[in-house]
Amino acid sequence: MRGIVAVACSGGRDSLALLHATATAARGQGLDVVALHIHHGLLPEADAWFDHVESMCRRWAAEGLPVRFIGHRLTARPRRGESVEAWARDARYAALATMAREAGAGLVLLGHHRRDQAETFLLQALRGGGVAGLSAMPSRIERDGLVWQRPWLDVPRAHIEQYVRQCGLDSVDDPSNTDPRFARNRLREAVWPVLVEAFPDAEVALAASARWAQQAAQVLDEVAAADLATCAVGERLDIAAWSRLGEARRINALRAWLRERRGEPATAALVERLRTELIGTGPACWAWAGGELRRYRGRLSFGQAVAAVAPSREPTLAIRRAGRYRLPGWGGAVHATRVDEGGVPLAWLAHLDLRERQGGEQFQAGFSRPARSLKKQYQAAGVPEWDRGGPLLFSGGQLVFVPGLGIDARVVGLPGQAQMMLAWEAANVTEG
Ligand SMILES: Nc1ncnc2c1ncn2[C@@H]1O[C@H](COP(=O)(O)OP(=O)(O)OP(=O)(O)O)[C@@H](O)[C@H]1O
Repeated sequence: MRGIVAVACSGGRDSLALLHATATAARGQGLDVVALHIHHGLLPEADAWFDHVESMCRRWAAEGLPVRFIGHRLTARPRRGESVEAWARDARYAALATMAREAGAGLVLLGHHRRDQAETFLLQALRGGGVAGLSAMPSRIERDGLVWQRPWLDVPRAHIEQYVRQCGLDSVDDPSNTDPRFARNRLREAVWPVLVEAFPDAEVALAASARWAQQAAQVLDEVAAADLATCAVGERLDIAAWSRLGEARRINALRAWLRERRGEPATAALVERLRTELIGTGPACWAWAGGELRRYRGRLSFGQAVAAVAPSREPTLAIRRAGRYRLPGWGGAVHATRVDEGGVPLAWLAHLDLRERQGGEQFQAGFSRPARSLKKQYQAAGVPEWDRGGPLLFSGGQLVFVPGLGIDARVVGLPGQAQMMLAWEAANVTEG
């Protein structure tokens, strides 16, 4: 089977040139090229761009180049208040990934060049970006099971213009590329010409700075990984161990820990708040990313906000066999596992009432121990307020199971009886 390379082609000068150059090089190497084009459905010109890229591919294929067109029209729209640019980028990459996979391509090429890289560096600096932002665009990354490459990231824009002229390529012009509402366009139109006049090597120098930043970012990641190996406990952060790091490493490790929790960077404002507030005693909470960061007993964890639990709570549950019983209304699931002892006899589990804590419930933690109020039991077991979510399981009026505490000793089965161990698992809560 022939290898397949995908080129993401907007129809603009750079990506059309890249598509042509890739198809030309592929001819001699027994490779096939697919041109992936996304119609964002945002501008009236988009129909013409779609047709243009398609007809170029058809023409080149007729001339013997191993290229074929795959187009996709986005039907979704950005939400009210959402940045159109950010929405278009995310939707485009998601669609490109699906199209590449369906076409059997493991490699997707993008048409960014050295000036794009220099601009990105400058824009990041003007936003006060950190080392990760100043790294601008990587020349190669692996994501969604694909390799994304920018083969022209070190190529000067002027070389691409020359290639386009030499090959007589006819590209499309996107009018939004000059819209001054976008920072990149203001930089291109108003700043760049003046900048290169005063600093003719600006493109080379800024792209080189981006490369330095990439190396620095990698070192910071490695240092953070080494530091987290000493102060992360499962999904939690040990605050005492963390506080022993020097200040810069502490902030760097915290950023990396937060990024791991959500897969996206935390804001500078949150990092600054935690820097000053995290070291301390007693429970504390910080709202973040639709959830909560919680300090409890010297550890920091991240989980779903208690108030975010859905309101329609399931009133009953029947457990007849081992498995995971989802209770979305309670924001989690009950796990039932077959055990030989220490579990709840099956007879208790066939008709369970699910109730919220009312106050006054008594729980017995062990055979020879007295039943005590849930509040006292929670305190004794060190279960923080936010881990006390989930339903109390009653059977025939008797408390059977309490999330965070376990099975009430009064219902524990005799060895040999058919019985289940129960556990409560809160949705989206990361626990160590
Ligand atoms: N509509 C699209 N369909 C497919 N790929 C796209 C599309 N828009 C952008 N890309 C890919 O992302 C790269 C960068 O996009 P960007 O918007 O910066 O460039 P452009 O203005 O579309 O023009 P050019 O094709 O000249 O790079 C493009 O080179 C191309 O590889």
